Amino acid sequence: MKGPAPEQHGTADPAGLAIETNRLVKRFGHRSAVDGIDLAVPRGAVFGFLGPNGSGKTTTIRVLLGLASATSGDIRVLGQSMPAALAAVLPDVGALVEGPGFYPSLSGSGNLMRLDSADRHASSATRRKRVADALDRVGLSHAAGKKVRAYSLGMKQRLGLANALLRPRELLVLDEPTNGLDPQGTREVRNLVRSLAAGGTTVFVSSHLLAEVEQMCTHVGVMSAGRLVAQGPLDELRSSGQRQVVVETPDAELATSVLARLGLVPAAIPGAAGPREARAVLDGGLDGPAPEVIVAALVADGVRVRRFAIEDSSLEDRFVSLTGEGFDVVG
Ligand SMILES: Nc1ncnc2c1ncn2[C@@H]1O[C@H](COP(=O)(O)OP(=O)(O)OP(=O)(O)O)[C@@H](O)[C@H]1O
Repeated sequence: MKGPAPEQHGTADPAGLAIETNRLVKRFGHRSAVDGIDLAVPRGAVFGFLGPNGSGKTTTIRVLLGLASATSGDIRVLGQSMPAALAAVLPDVGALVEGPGFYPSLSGSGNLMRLDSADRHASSATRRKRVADALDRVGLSHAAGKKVRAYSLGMKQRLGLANALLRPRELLVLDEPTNGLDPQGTREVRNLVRSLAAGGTTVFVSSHLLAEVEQMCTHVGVMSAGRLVAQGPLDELRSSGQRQVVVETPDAELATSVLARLGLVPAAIPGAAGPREARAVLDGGLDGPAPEVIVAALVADGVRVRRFAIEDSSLEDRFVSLTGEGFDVVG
């Protein structure tokens, strides 16, 4: 059975898409890990692929990169049909997925030299410089000669990023790149993503952290149980939420019934309403009753109003309503 169509924000120009899927499905046995998704990632975007653990992000990424085959559906990466054009497209795509297999007994630099030499498009004359530059970009120059065995998880994650950056790329695909990083490392990855995007690289980055996506991305796609439930520019998703009437009062129950009489639906947003707060959704914003009408009705019925506000629902509220799940807001 098909679910409701995902919310689509903004207009997508197929010619300007770095990644495009059409009804992409990946099944494991009878279970659909990816259930008919239509991704549209504009060129030049930093696209946050957001969803709770197990929602199908890694599986989608593996299929996009040809690491797993799709059950059905079409994929285009950098304008070319996949997996048919895999060999032509992959040199332009840098990827960080479940860390490449590093040799623990080789240094960070030694590992990158080895990985670079496996790339037949990479000139050996400039290899040493390429490796040094990539290590520098991820802040690992100081540990270039250290054996990977002695690297922390965060350092290995950065080495994976350095590997993705060995060549200039049109598209970077990063699966949870800040996993295992401390706050400083997380900030560095964020800055790196921003600087790569400023240089014209499209970045497709998965995360289960809403705050991370908010800080680093221009666009977002929200996964929930294998479905893409919303996608578009972050700003548009942010402004598409409903507005809410917030009344702080010792008479919350009475206030709620007055609001309901005015046609405002009591908001059931987890954790949002305290015992002294009545919240109701002001659907559509402009079509609802005017604020002065609401306040007058509350006061006329004897509600002691201590604070009255009309607030935009937060992006977090928005995602909770889309996925039915909470998100980790911080790491
Ligand atoms: N090789 C596999 N065989 C069977 N089921 C799988 C396989 N890989 C993934 N799945 C299942 O597919 C679903 C989606 O998993 P996936 O790893 O893509 O989610 P995710 O959003 O990336 O979550 P996480 O951040 O935890 O990796 C999960 O239920 C998972 O158990």
